[in-house]
Amino acid sequence: MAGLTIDNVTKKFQSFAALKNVSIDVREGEFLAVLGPSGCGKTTLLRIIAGFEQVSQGEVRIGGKVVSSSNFNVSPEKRRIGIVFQNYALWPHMNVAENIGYSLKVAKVPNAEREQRVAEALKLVDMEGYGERAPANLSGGQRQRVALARCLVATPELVLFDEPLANLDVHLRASMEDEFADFHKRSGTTVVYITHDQSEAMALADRIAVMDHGQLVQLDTPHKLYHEPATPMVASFISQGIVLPVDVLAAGTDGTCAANLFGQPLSLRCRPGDGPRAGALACCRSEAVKIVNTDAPGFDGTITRVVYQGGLARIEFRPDATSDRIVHFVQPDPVTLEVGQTARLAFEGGWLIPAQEPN
Ligand SMILES: Nc1ncnc2c1ncn2[C@@H]1O[C@H](COP(=O)(O)OP(=O)(O)OP(=O)(O)O)[C@@H](O)[C@H]1O
Repeated sequence: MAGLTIDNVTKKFQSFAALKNVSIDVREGEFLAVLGPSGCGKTTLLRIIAGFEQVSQGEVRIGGKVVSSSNFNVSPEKRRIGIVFQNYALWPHMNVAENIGYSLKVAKVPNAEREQRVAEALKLVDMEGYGERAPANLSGGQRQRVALARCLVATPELVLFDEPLANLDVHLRASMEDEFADFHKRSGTTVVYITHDQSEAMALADRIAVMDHGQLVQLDTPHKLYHEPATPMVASFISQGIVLPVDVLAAGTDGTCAANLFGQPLSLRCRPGDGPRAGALACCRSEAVKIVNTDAPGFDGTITRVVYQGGLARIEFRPDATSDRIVHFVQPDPVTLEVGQTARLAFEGGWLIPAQEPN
C-alpha cells in the first residue's frame, strides 16, 4: 500500500489541455473519489496514474517514487497498480479461482502459494467457497467482486476503480457500494475511484476531488463539499444546490454575514474574511426552504412544476425577481401545491460561495 501524489500535472493532446495544473495528494490507505461531469478529465487522470499516458508537465509519485514526468514514464506493468474497470471481463473458460490466479500463474508463482493467495483474495471480497464456479453462473455483483479479487491478488500498492458500477442496476449499485466500503475497511488499500455519480462518491470516499474542464475545482470531504462549496459549479453539482444571486451587506466575526436575497434579509455562513460585495452567489439547500405568509420576510414567485415521487413531490418555483433561476424543494404528502400557484418562500440559511479568483 502506498500514497499517491499528483503534482501540478498538465496533460496536453496536441494543443488541447485535458488536465491543467492538477495537484492531489492521496494519503496511504485513503479512499479518494474523482468526480466530475463528462469530459472533465477523469479518465485521462486515471490513465496517467495507471501509466497508459505520460504527463506533459508536472509529476506523479507513488509511495514517494516518481513514476511519470515529462521525460520519464514507468510502464503500467511495473507500477503495482490494480485496476477495476466498468466492464469486468472475466475469462469464461476459467473458473473463478483460475481467473483470479491467472496473473500469478503467468508470473510462475508456485502452486501452493498461488492457491493461498487466491483464497485470501476471495476472502477479501467475501466470496469464499466460490472458487470452482464458472463466471457464467455468477450474478453481476459477484462478477464485479471476482474482478476486484483478481486485481487484489497481485497485492497492488494502489487500486484504481474506473466507474465500476456504471453498468449495474440501481439495487445492485447500492449493495456494491456497501461491498466496496467493506473491502476498503478490511484491506486498508489506497483507492482512487473515478465516477460521475456524486451520490456514489459521497457514500464511499474519505475525500472527493471535483474536476471541471480539466481543472481540480475542490478537494474536500463529502461533508465540506456539501456545506461549503468553493465554486458555483461544485454547489450545483453536489446534491443539486440552488445557486442564487445575493448582495452581501456586512460581514460578521462569527463566520456569518448579512445578505439580501431577492429582498429577503438572510444570514449566510461564509469563509472568514469574506466581505461585503454586490453580485455575489449563495448556495442554498432545498431543506432550508419554507413557505411563509405574505407578511413575513421572503420572496414571491410562482410554482412551475410539481413532480410526485411517492410520499413527496419535488416542487419547482420561479422567483418573480429572476427569469433564469429555479428554486426547488420537497413537499411531503399530502401534496397540496399546484402548478401556477403563487407563494412566498424564505430560506432559513445558506452558504456564501467565495469570490472567484480570476484564472
Ligand atoms: N487521446 C486523446 N486525444 C485528444 N483528446 C483527448 C484524448 N483523450 C481525451 N481527450 C479529451 O480530453 C478531455 C477529457 O477526456 P476524459 O476522457 O478524460 O474525460 P472524462 O471526464 O473521463 O469523461 P467521461 O466521463 O465522459 O468518460 C475530453 O475533451 C476528451 O475529448
